[in-house]
Amino acid sequence: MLAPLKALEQLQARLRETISALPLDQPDGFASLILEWPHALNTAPDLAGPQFHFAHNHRGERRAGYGIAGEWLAEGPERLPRLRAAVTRATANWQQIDPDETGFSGFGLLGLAASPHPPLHADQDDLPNALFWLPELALCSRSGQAALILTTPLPAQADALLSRWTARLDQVVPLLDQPALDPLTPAHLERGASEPDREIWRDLVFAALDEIDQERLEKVVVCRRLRLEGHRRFDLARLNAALTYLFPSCQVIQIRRNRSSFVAATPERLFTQYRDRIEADAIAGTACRADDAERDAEITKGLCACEKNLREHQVVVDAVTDGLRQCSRHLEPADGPRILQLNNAQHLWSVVRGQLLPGVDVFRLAELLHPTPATNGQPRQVARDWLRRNEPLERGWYTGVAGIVEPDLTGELWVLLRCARIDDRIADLYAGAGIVAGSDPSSEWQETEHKLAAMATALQFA
Ligand SMILES: C=C(O[C@@H]1C=C(C(=O)O)C=C[C@H]1O)C(=O)O
Repeated sequence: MLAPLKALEQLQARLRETISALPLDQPDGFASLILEWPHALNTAPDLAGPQFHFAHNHRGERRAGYGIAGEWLAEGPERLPRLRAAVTRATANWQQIDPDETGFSGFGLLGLAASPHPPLHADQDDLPNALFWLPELALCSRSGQAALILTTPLPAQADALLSRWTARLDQVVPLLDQPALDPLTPAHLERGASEPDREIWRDLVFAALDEIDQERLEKVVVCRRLRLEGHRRFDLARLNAALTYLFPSCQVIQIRRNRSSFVAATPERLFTQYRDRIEADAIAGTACRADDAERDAEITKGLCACEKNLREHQVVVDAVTDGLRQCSRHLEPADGPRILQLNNAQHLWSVVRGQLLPGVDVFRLAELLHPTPATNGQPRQVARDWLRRNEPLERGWYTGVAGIVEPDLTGELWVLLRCARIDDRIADLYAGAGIVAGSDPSSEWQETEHKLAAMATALQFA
């Protein structure tokens, strides 16, 4: 392993050698310079300013982005087509220069709040409603290989760019080979208010059941927010490390534009698109875990045989299949349900796979699939309208989606669950539960407690 100083000198020398290969005088578009990093990255530093991290322990994948080379925002019901038009135009000329032949390329982040409608009381610090973000410096690590990727809008002036990027490398490289952080001794967190409280939750579930009884809705997902307060400022690098350790099969996500950070450890992909192959998750139907293996196996068996949970699950499988049918030339029958076991909960899980029609990109897929009835309801628009009128909180990015987009605008999006918005010592955690005929308010409340436990446990170590 190279000592950090040597690595920094080598990278800066490589930058000076290769920057002239960038087509800096082109009148528009972007150029990315990809520099090899000699081994896998086991952390992504927490730097001041806008940044995002994605880490998936089981896959051995990590991506991070710092600073802004380009960004596009949208809101309202047309947010996805608008964003697609702007991003397609702006990235039509996106040159990737990979002198070390790493095979990596520059990437962007696409993220969406749950609802296309901006909140009535928008907070300065909130993430925008819909965002496509090209970072100035990106880190990418996969299958034991890694790269640093520098991106600039075109045209650019070579000398100014060289000094800017040299300073960027100065800032990040010395932090890259830090050993993985040990978690802190678990701290006690103060439990604040839940919104809605238990009584209003009960009324909300009964109101949803009434709609279901009247056959206006088949399913609707209601949610709550719980505030936790720490005695020290939450350390985001430690939180990421704790989440990656506790939830190795989940995608750990952190996104910060302003002061507060949005953090999630989500088990659920909206989809993975690779060339013309598509895979989407349907995850719905939840039970708790037990320490005792025999008891745990009984709970699993109960979940697999529970008529209410299977129905709740099938609504999601059907909606995902219908969404994909509109953009696929071939779909396989849903594979599942099987059981997805996490530390704090287990779920019914099916995967829908297919082959896409030509020209389908992440924007189109997000439009067709989001929100699935796993987080919203069925029928989609009726559930959305009902939640808008009845849910007593703003979801923000909870139950939105976020993921990594490649230069050809294919990629992977994750549903933003098991998440919190964190500012200093305050963390607002979110969780919801699917209501179908036969749901019971207190078991659904209990289900949200299990879901909240994912982030609450990790926060104790941060
Ligand atoms: C809504 C959430 O989770 C979703 C709802 C589930 C359910 O109702 O069984 C299960 C997994 C997720 O699709 C959440 O975690 O907040």
